[in-house]
Amino acid sequence: MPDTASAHGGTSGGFTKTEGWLDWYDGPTSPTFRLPEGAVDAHCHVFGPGERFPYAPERKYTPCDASAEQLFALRDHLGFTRNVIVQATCHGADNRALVDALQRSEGRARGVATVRRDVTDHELADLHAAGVRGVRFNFVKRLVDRVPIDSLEEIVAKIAPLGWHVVIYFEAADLPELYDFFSGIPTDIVVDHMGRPDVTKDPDGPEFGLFLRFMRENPRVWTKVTCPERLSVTGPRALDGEQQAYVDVVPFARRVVEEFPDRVLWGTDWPHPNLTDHMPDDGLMVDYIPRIATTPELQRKMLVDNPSRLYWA
Ligand SMILES: O=C(O)c1cc(C(=O)O)oc(=O)c1
Repeated sequence: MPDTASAHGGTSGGFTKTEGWLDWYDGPTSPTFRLPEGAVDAHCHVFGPGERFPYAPERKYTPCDASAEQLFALRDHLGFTRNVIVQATCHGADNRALVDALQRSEGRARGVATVRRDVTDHELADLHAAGVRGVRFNFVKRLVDRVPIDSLEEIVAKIAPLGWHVVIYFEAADLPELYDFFSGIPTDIVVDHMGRPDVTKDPDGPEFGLFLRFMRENPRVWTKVTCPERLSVTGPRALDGEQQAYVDVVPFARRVVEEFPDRVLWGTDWPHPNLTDHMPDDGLMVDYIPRIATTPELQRKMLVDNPSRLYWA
């Protein structure tokens, strides 16, 4: 177990958690759903610990520490074999915590980094050696200041020769404005959390329809069917043994899994940054999987084959 400075709930290194911060769920249940052999948690993060890996000055929130050891303990408890660790915005473009986690994983984790336009080929080569296979572009206004498109294009030109992909995080309402830029990216693209649909709207309506069209028109676009705990309005929450959690998100995710079975990924989103109303039991999050990927074949593609192709090929 980690030392006390980085134990659950604390923020070490002299940092103070954002007011109202919810810590990740301690002692998750064992999932009822048995993950297939080789399953990948393809969206999760590490935070700090702040005393070793200080949070970035430009961050919009200060989380509780969530170390690599704690992530790997969760991986083993839930029955995953591997992780894809995504650089969280609280670390800005300082990828040291991510790289440290990748190096401790013994080849069982890959990473998605954040880089700036002035990143050098040498730095990119080091990140690649550590296990990074993509960069993340974030368009969610509460998380980052907007980076100009020409900077992002410069970054794409630098990472494309490495065979990396671009992870994009945006809100559904912003897709019309970003559609052409995204469609012009020449690498694979992975969309976080299905482009954050407003799940009070109709999954057959124009807003989600635009996202589905984006995937249909761009065969190199993949998506994570993740974060029902963020998208859900009605719940019920993945707590207290609830096996029917987040019913309002299920039709959206199922739709995507069934139309694009070879381009979907799933992850826990541990340690669930910025949730304000509840913190889910990660064991019950795993029990959500068979409700959106309803056959063993769909489950194997989403959890094993697809992430293996994108991150371990
Ligand atoms: O990098 C992050 O800070 C971050 C935040 C959120 C969110 O607050 O929605 O979600 C993520 O997947 C990652």
